[in-house]
Amino acid sequence: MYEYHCLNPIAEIGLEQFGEKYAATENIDEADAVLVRSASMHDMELGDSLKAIARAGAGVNNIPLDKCAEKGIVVFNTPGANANGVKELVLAGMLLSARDIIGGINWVEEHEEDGDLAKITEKKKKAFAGTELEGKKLGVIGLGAIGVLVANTATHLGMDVYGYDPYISVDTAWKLSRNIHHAKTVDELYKECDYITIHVPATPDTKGMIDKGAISLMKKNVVILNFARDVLVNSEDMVDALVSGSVKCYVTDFPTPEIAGVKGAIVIPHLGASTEESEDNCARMAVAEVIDYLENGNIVHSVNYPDCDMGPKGEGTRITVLHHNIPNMLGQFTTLLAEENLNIALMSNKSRNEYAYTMMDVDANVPADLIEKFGSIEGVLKVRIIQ
Ligand SMILES: NC(=O)C1=CN([C@@H]2O[C@H](COP(=O)(O)OP(=O)(O)OC[C@H]3O[C@@H](n4cnc5c(N)ncnc54)[C@H](O)[C@@H]3O)[C@@H](O)[C@H]2O)C=CC1
Ligand SMILES: O=C(O)C(=O)COP(=O)(O)O
Repeated sequence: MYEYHCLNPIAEIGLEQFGEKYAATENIDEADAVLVRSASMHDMELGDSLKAIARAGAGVNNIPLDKCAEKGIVVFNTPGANANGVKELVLAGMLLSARDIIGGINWVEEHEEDGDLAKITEKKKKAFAGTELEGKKLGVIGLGAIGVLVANTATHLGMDVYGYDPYISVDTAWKLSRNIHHAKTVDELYKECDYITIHVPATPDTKGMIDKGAISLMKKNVVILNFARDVLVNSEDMVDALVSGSVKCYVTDFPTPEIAGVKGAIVIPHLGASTEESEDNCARMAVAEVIDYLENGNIVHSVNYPDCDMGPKGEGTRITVLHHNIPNMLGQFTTLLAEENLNIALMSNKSRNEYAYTMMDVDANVPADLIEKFGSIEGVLKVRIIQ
């Protein structure tokens, strides 16, 4: 029996995939797996029974990835599963910034009792007039699952789209419309575009990337959209830019006390992935990843360990070892199995930066003390025997 704990509500359609071998627990210390959305795990104690954390979503800046790797806890996310939900809200954000739809709706609400509403509307409406998206230049920073959808869709609205992503994956590059201009530097995109939207992860490299220096290169009256993370934008510099009018509008999915209520800021309460479809997609993918890891030892879509997939576990025993990526680990593993007279039927070893993962199928039952013997090898972080 495996136990899982949900730190945020996870869509039922995903949880239903856990069959009879699984039970939900309220006690995170007992859990084999944790499912999470945006709850911060940085200050949490992580119990010894915890083997996997699945982020039902994309961003993993709420999870201490290195601490987890060091404790032999594999962290997964669900790439692309909520990308369409975010793309649609980005489009809404662009439209809200182009026309004063919010101001107009608020005005109607304030005058709902006025018997002359229809008549005064026609006098007042010029106060809420705007511009169109067609023909405007859009810059997309980060062409991953979300960025590529935003960029391609914007071309269908008649926008002239510039994309910047020095680390673009081959898969994503194949999906990108040929109509998108390749910005070779981010400065080029800053100088050209009327709308700029950011779709990069929050990392030490991207933190504060939109600051007064970046804004000074942009066109006056630029619209900036941030559906990625608050920390990517220096809020003090953004408030100054909105007050001075150098940025016309800042649309963000991340409310903070600094930005909420500032004129020109459209602040949404982190709704990018909050659609039925995205929540279902993320939950299904996250639970499938956890099941495959717990039952077969396969790692697919990890963000702190290498992916490694030997397919479903067969009749024999599968031994899995999370370890440091250092010399002579495989030599020690195979020697240990040879000493136990165990024959390796199938084996895979993958590494990612400082960490590595080895899976070995042996066609026999293994002695009870094998876990301790593997565990005593220096550099080994977690061993599992899946019978
Ligand atoms: N508002 C919301 O509800 C949601 C927000 N997000 C945020 O959006 C981010 C992006 O999500 P996805 O597109 O699904 O992730 P992704 O991993 O598919 O794409 C990220 C892209 O950013 C690129 N990149 C990394 N550093 C860069 C840099 N310095 N300059 C330019 N490009 C860079 C990568 O090469 C990659 O192509 C997530 O990390 C998360 O923080 C994601 C989903 C929902
Ligand atoms: O997937 C992401 O990175 C998101 O920001 C979505 O967060 P949420 O699952 O809506 O709390």
